Amino acid sequence: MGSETPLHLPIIDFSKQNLKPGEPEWDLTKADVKIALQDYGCFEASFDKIPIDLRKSIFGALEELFDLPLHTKLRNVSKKPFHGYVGQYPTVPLYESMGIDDSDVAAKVDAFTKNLWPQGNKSFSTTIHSFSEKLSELDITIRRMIMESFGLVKYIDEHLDSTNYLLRVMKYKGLETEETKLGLNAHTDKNIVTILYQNNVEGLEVQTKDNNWIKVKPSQDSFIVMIGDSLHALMNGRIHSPYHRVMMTGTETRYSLGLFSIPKAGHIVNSPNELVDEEHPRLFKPFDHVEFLQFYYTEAGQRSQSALKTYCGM
Ligand SMILES: O=C(O)CCC(=O)C(=O)O
Ligand SMILES: [Fe+2]
Repeated sequence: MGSETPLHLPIIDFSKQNLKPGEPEWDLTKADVKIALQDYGCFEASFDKIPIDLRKSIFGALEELFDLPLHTKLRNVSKKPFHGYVGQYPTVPLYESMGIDDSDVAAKVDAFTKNLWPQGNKSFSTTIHSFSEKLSELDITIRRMIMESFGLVKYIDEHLDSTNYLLRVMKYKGLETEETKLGLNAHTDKNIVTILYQNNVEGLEVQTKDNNWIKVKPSQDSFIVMIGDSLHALMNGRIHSPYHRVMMTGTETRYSLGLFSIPKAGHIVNSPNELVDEEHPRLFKPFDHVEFLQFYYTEAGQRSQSALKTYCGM
């Protein structure tokens, strides 16, 4: 007791030169992705395709956004639950977040920006859009690798076309005391893949399958890749979608952002027959992601240990 090495997430390098389908580097990385996602549903990705000045300026953009008056931030509304402004919750008083739908599409980011800064804010929208566009390449690479790993090459284009991106930006206020406080409740993500990036303030924790919490310590050039419930269901349970939470300590403000790939409204998430056999019976009924999300935010959805199983488990 007491001498155990601290738990950490697998680290996978996506900065290699020859990371292209068909190259040996691709297959080696793909094998690591599969193991990490089966075991943890999560890994740390080093990815150098986002220039360092953009990685730095993204936090300036977030600070500027959250410094807007509350009545302005409340203009960030969405028909989809949890896609607009979230904050001022008594259970998570440190947490505030906003959502930018289709953040990889310049016109959509411009419209979001204009809603909050009617006079315009070009540097904000350029930063958010460039960051999202570059990070979406990592999302695509990872999803391609997952589909290939499970023999689903013929579905790759259809799968990639079935999602949109949401960029959620988060602020967690620093503390005035020495305690540790909950920043964000433990949850599983409900989407396909989430890629998180944060400033230098740690706090993210990911739960292992044997119920230990890994304190995530990403570096400036690493991103945390996490599987959501919809991909867990699409892959008939072959990859894990982990519980995670944010625990805050210290006085510094934590800024983070997540690029969420999300099934389009009306798209039915349904595991292909290739993933169903005697050893792997079908686990979930086909479902519409937006309807699942609506269920998740009902009382029954919030009460269930796994909203996914309650909603569409076989
Ligand atoms: O702030 C973070 O690092 C995690 C945020 C998160 O889990 C979420 O938005 O779903
Ligand atoms: Fe999450």
